Amino acid sequence: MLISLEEARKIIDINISSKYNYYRYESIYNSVGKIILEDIYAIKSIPEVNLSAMDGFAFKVSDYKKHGKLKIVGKLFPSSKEIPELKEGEAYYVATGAPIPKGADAVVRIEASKVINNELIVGEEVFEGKDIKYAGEDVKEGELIVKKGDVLTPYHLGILTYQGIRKVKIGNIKSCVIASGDEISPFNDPLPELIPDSISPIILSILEKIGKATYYGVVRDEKESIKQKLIEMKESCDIIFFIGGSSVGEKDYVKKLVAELGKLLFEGVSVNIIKRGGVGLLEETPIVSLPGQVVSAVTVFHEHGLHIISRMLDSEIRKFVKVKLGKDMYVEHKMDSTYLFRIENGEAFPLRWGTGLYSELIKADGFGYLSRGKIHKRGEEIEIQKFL
Ligand SMILES: Nc1nc2c(c(=O)[nH]1)N[C@H]1C(S)=C(S)[C@@H](COP(=O)(O)O)O[C@H]1N2
Repeated sequence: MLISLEEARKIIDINISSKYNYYRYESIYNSVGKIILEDIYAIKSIPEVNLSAMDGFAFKVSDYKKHGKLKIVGKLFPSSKEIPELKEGEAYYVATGAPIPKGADAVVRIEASKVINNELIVGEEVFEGKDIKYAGEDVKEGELIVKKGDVLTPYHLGILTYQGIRKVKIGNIKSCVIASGDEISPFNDPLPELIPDSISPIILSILEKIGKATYYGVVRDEKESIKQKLIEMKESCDIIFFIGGSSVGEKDYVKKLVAELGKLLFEGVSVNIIKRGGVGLLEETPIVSLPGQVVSAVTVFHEHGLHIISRMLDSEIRKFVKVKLGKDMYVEHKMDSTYLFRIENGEAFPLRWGTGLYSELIKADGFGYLSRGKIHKRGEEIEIQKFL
């Protein structure tokens, strides 16, 4: 029996919780590509003090206007620890990245300066603040620099290293992926005899963002073989994604077996495309039945799979955005339906509809649901779950 999406979401909320600590602290240098499970705030400002942006001379503009030339009394480099106080009539040589003397409010570049008898003559219009990088101009102490749920990128490594933050909280879920089908070969088989399993690599690579994902290969559409795999997997996996055999055909065994070996929480929802995605428990291990069609598999994975994972992690890792529909749409199907969307300038444009369109999936930013039998006008606000 298919249930409503709202009911399915409630069932997941009730049955899945963060019983265990599915997280760990890991070096930032091993965490690129992982989802960060904590908000990280700047410990110090960048820059910490006012710095020169150029090789030149630091001085006070009003002072120069008064005297017409300034005495160069010292030199400052990025390694200079002592920050001197600028006195009237004085200027300092400053290298790029050197601290600015207290009281100085501008830097003139070397190529726009003249030095005669150790006195500075400024050869261009200089205003207060010119070529100074002010303390906190880039990052302010206490500012949020990584948001819970963000994926760590190579670019975060710079700011975190600067801050002295070397460990981050990441997911530690052992997830397992298996595909079933008499027509497919494991994707990592170098000489596949059959069609390569093209869905598992997508799911595995998303799951790597929240822990370690293991591929259990392909199992034939035989009840006993699938049963043995499920028994084996529930011992070593925190969550199982079973691809294929989700529908109502003769050889679609997975949900029947979940009901036999554990508890089938729901077999599907009354929304097209994702309707065959089901969820169950094998003892405490959640199992998500993903359809064997790529768009269906990826959308079910995001809808139910990431909902379960967010509950296990006690951190919301799904990304939802509200955007305006980019064109009028009418859902002619018998049930509400899932659409892939491309987001452009804040508007969501539907892509070609279908359960298995690889070419549309690569263009999509995410997916959303539209109600059947209703004209959805351009400009209507819709919620889109973005693909991870
Ligand atoms: N008779 C029937 N066939 C069906 C469906 C259905 O609802 N009824 N669902 C389709 C959908 S939406 C999907 S995604 C695939 C799932 O295929 P699978 O069994 O390989 O997972 O089955 C398709 N075949």
